[in-house]
Amino acid sequence: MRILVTGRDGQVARCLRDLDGNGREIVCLGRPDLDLTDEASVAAAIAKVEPAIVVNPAAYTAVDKAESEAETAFAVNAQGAETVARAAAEAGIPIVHISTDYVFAGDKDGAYVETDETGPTGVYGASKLDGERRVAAANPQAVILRTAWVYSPYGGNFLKTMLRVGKDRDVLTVVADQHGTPTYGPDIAAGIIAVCDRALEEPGGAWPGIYHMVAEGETTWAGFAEAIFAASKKRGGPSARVEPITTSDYPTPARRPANSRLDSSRFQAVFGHRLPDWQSGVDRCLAALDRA
Ligand SMILES: NC(=O)C1=CN([C@@H]2O[C@H](COP(=O)(O)OP(=O)(O)OC[C@H]3O[C@@H](n4cnc5c(N)ncnc54)[C@H](OP(=O)(O)O)[C@@H]3O)[C@@H](O)[C@H]2O)C=CC1
Ligand SMILES: Cc1cn([C@H]2C[C@H](O)[C@@H](COP(=O)(O)OP(=O)(O)O[C@H]3O[C@@H](C)C(=O)[C@@H](O)[C@H]3O)O2)c(=O)[nH]c1=O
Ligand SMILES: [Mg+2]
Repeated sequence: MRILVTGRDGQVARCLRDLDGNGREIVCLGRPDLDLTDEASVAAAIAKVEPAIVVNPAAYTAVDKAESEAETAFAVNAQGAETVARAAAEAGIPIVHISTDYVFAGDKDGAYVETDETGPTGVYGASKLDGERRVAAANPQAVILRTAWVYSPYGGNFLKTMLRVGKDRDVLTVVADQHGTPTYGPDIAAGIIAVCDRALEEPGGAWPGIYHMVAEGETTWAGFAEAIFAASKKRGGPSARVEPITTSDYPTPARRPANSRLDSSRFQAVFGHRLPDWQSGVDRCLAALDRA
């Protein structure tokens, strides 16, 4: 099974690449070979690689910067995603597209299910929501996986920021009124592969659609930071005390949802796959960083 993955060095792309082998060939292509904003490059990449399925994690992910770069965010996350989905459809192959908890407003009490009303609070979320709609419209064999709070040994993410800042500071202030689920990149990659397997085993099956796919459990950014430092301290790494603050104490250009908890039951039922709990990912990520 050959899988074409968009973006070469994104967190999710790198985690997918780690799963190359065992009858799976994972080809990650990024700019300039595959540019979401260049239709010809996308079509050429699919023609060259001849994949059985395309996975699209490439995206404009700078949440705050997106507020002042809306045009670029939409060009990549909305039009760009549609371009990939359409090129896959023209080749007669499915697409697994990655989306985000930030499509929601965050004012629900419990965890969000797929049928809940969306209502992004910022440009990044709005561009990703537009992308979801365009992908579903362009390719009848599309799976849209909404995940959240991604971290991994690769690229930039909250866990790596905490370790970096924790080196020089005894106390860190972190928002404690935004709720969600940190989800470890390699677990996302494994979930994506479960979807690919199913899509290729059962063409024409009832699997297309939107799914929430996050780790088990929930916390806040402050809770995540505390878990990172507790695990890091045990391994002799950097540690800091976390002082919980409110969102209003930490002004940012983009407003984030107060609640972005996602209910993964539909994903678990349809694909027979469950992601591990979020805390276990923290330990595995620190172990992977120590090995690197
Ligand atoms: N990170 C997170 O916390 C979350 C992410 N998601 C979603 O998951 C997916 C993967 O996220 P993650 O791996 O963290 O993202 P990253 O920011 O780590 O990687 C994004 C990748 O997209 C590439 N890219 C950007 N623009 C283009 C373009 N025009 N053409 C081709 N490639 C492009 C980037 O390339 P370059 O490095 O050259 O810029 C980079 O390799 C995204 O769709 C994101 O919206 C969902 C929930 C949470
Ligand atoms: C670094 C830092 C952040 N924060 C707050 C700001 C923010 O509310 C929250 C998270 O900060 P970040 O900017 O790292 O996270 P952010 O970029 O908002 O992360 C999001 O990225 C996109 C791509 C997604 O799709 C989302 O699922 C989510 O993971 O923590 C603190 O309170 N203290 C700190 O020291
Ligand atoms: Mg950030």
